[in-house]
Amino acid sequence: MAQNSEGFFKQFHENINSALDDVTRNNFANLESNSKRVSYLCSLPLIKSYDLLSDVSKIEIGGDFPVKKDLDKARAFKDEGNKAVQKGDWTKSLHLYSQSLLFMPQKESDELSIVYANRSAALNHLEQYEDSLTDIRRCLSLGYPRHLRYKVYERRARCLLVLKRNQEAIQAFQDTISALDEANNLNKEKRQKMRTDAKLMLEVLNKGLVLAGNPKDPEPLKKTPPKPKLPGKHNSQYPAASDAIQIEYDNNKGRFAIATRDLSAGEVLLVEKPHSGVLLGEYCKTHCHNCFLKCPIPIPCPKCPNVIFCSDKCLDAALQSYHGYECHILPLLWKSGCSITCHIALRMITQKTKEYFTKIYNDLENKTTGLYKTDDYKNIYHLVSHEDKRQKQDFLHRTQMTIFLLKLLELSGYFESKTRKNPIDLNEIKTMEFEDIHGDDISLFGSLILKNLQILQFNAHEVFELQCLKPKVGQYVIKHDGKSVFLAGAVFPTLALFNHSCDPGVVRYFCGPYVVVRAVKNIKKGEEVAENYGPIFTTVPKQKRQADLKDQYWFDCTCLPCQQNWPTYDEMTENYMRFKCDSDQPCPNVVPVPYDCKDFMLQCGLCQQYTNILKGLKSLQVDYTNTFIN
Ligand SMILES: C[S@@+](CC[C@H](N)C(=O)[O-])C[C@H]1O[C@@H](n2cnc3c(N)ncnc32)[C@H](O)[C@@H]1O
Repeated sequence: MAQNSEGFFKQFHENINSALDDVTRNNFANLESNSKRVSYLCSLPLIKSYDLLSDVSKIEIGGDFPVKKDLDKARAFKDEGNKAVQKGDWTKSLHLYSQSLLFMPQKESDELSIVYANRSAALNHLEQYEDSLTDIRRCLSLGYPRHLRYKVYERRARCLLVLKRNQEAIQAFQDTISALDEANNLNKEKRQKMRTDAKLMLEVLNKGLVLAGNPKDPEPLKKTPPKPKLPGKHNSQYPAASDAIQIEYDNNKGRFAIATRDLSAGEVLLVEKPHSGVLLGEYCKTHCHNCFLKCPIPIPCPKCPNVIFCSDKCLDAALQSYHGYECHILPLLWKSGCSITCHIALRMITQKTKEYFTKIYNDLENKTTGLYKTDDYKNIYHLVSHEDKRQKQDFLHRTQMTIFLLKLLELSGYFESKTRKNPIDLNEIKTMEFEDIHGDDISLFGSLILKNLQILQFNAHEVFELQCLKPKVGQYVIKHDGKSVFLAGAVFPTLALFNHSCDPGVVRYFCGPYVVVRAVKNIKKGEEVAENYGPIFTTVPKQKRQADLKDQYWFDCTCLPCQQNWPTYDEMTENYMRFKCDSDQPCPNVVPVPYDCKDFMLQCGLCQQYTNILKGLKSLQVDYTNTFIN
């Protein structure tokens, strides 16, 4: 989750680093709390007078990330959409109308309503009736012109007919007939014909006659996966996890998960929503900003032209929390080149109010003893941050990031608890100095952001989308082609309690924003349930795994493959088989057995107990009765 070297944050960082003298560095190194680190750096004249504007001005704000809505662009997309309609290309028109909606200023409600109406027609032709109805509802709520309303009422009626919602269709045909009275753009004959058609439909519907044809069942454009469910009982303290999991603590390894009963491969062990999650900038025009699902029928943010949502529910959730503040600072944040981790550190703040943090701040050091809830910031605050092991240079770098994020927070209106109405004017940026009235906020929110940055280093997960092309049928083979695409970064508070193993017991995947964790092998009661932080023993040699884990997560891995130096797939010879030692006392050994071995009871070289290899061989035998699938 690296920082982008092209942004202006790098310049800020380099300039400050080269200007700091040894005395200031030493003073900084002696500071013992996050709030003191932030306050000290902010108080330096060097920071206060830092010419941020000149760094920002070097970067073209706009381009991929424009700062405001653009009526000309919106109209151009709408016109292109209309041309696509004339050519009968409804898929293209859907896309172009969606682009038009993204750029259309909210105050142009008439034009906005017309584009929604046009998109509802495209959706109707593409047999997306529910979505067409939703766009009709939006266009009417925006004040679609009265003389045109007969069109959308009639479209609504037809959609409802296909969906077999006849009572609602009756109402919609009645509305069509009333609206035709105001359709002064239609000539008399056309108006009369539409009225007659609608009346005919009403007669049929009132007689309760079933219209020919079945409800259509087209391929939906919007594929919303069902919310994943955790089967069985939930853990009474960690409700995102199954009761088959318990969290233990050890001085060397910190907290980690164990099995409270024998687990079978495939069992779902955890389903969790992120405490905070952030979509990468490059997916903000194709995926929902709130739940990360792909959006073929997007709902744009009413204020900025940069983000879209899959539903009103996601739009409202985002606007009522983080996006209200982030909306106008996003172009600056993206262009700064900050990593996704910086954005999550900021999101952890913007998603809750200033009052929330002010209230809980003094109690943060006390751990929550009750239910471990995903949305409780206190649980995040107590995740591993290895503050005691950090070098002063590390603190210095992260404190500089913090100051930049604080500046964004100030610009967003967060400290006044007021979301800003307008895009940021470059002249507002000036220097890194904060307004006097924000003095207390700087130390409080600065310490939280600095803490968040440290926590995220060890606890954030990448969120992937599995992109699968349709399977291809070849000669006697069905070829599946898929790839995982890195879409977002997120922190899952319960998953973050699982330690690493190079031979993990679980695998994780994502359904929208939810992470799902499943066992990938049978795990005995009392054994650790470990996940994997990246390097797996089958492909990465021990030395590299150990070095990477030490470098990134600051621990020495002592998992079995590391202890016993298990071979990677490439290093495995084909001269002997391997059997897990079957001793009564748990033994970590893997017994090597040559293929031509005639014995079936073999003595383990580690615990000296005997293992019956016939059991293992039997479980590998193929049962040919099940080979043929109907
Ligand atoms: C995501 S946290 C895991 C939960 C953590 N143990 C806790 O107490 O909250 C990652 C940190 O856990 C520790 N850790 C993870 N796997 C480990 C392992 N196999 N052995 C020792 N420490 C481990 C390291 O300190 C690492 O930075």
